[in-house]
Amino acid sequence: MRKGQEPEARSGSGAGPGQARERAGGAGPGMKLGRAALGLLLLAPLAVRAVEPISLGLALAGVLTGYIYPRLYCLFAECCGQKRSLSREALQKDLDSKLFGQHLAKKVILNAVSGFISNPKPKKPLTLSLHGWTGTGKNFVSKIIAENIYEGGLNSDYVHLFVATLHFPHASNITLYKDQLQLWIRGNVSTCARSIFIFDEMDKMHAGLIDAIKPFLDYYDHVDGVSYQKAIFIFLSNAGAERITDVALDFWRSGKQREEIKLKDMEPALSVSAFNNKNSGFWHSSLIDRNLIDYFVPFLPLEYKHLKMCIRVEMQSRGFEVDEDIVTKVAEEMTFFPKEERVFSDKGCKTVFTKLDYYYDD
Ligand SMILES: Nc1ncnc2c1ncn2[C@@H]1O[C@H](COP(=O)(O)OP(=O)(O)OP(=O)(O)O)[C@@H](O)[C@H]1O
Repeated sequence: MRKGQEPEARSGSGAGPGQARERAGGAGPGMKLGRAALGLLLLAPLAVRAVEPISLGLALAGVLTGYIYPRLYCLFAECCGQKRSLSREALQKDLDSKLFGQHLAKKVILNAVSGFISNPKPKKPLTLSLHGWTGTGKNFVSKIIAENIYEGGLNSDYVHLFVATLHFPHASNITLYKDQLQLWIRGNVSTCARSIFIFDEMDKMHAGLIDAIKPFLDYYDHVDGVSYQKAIFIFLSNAGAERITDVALDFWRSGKQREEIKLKDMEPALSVSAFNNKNSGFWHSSLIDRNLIDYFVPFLPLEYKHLKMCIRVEMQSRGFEVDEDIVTKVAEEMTFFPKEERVFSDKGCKTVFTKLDYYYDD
């Protein structure tokens, strides 16, 4: 779903249960070489004398369109689950070169996504819950994941982004949103089993809406004839950010490297009790109680040196030489916390780009 669009089932994608089972997991019409067609192909040389040339030509043309055309088509256009370069190495390379200061997130995401994609028969859809301070890379990493699975990334027809405050703004419309969201997910997974759904601002999402997607995340082979086991659900939120920051700050204060922080150090920050407050959309949801989230991924608050890295990348992407004077000036304009120690950027890398505009406005 594109921003600004209310959730509604895309026409043609809301297949009925019977159709849906047939379509889920298929890469598009005509992708499988039917037995009859295969037989025709093998028998064609023998039959050449018996069958008149026009019929033989038509039969061969049928085989070509049913088998070769879809494959050729997917070489040039995007198909469900068909990116050519999908690999653990490519994902690792992207994460290493683009995502700064997030050693924990990198590791979990790399293992979770590449393991899931290479599993031909997952028992449930992959569910990732990304937590952390604003501007630390949660949306950015979702984009990297999407791009590694689909050529079109976030613009792919198989990747759907929902922003709680944008798409589900009115609490009074929850029943309607619920129906639309379920229809949307069902319709899209029917069309492409390897669909990706990203829910931003999960902590602002109405509890009823979170519960509406629950059946799709569970260990069911089929729900009303549709299998959701190859889909990917990514939830983004700021829930737990304070606790994650406290852990990072403790490490900093005791003079340890941030890379020494282990996942187990973050466990208390990402526990059920951490989300069990009224500021978090998860607190009344049974997603956690029912163990439907596979990975809780912590995003650490970013430091001054990470901001500089973000600024350099932005300069290069705008086609400028990196000017270290400007990099320092922009980084120093940002605000940091805690007040006395000024360790972490309070907006992460989020606003560095607009600050850069000031230096390149002509
Ligand atoms: N860790 C990072 N490494 C590299 N670039 C980053 C990182 N974090 C943020 N950025 C840059 O800042 C931009 C904004 O970050 P992003 O939207 O991913 O933040 P977020 O964590 O999703 O924030 P919010 O919680 O406010 O939604 C990204 O598009 C990216 O360019």
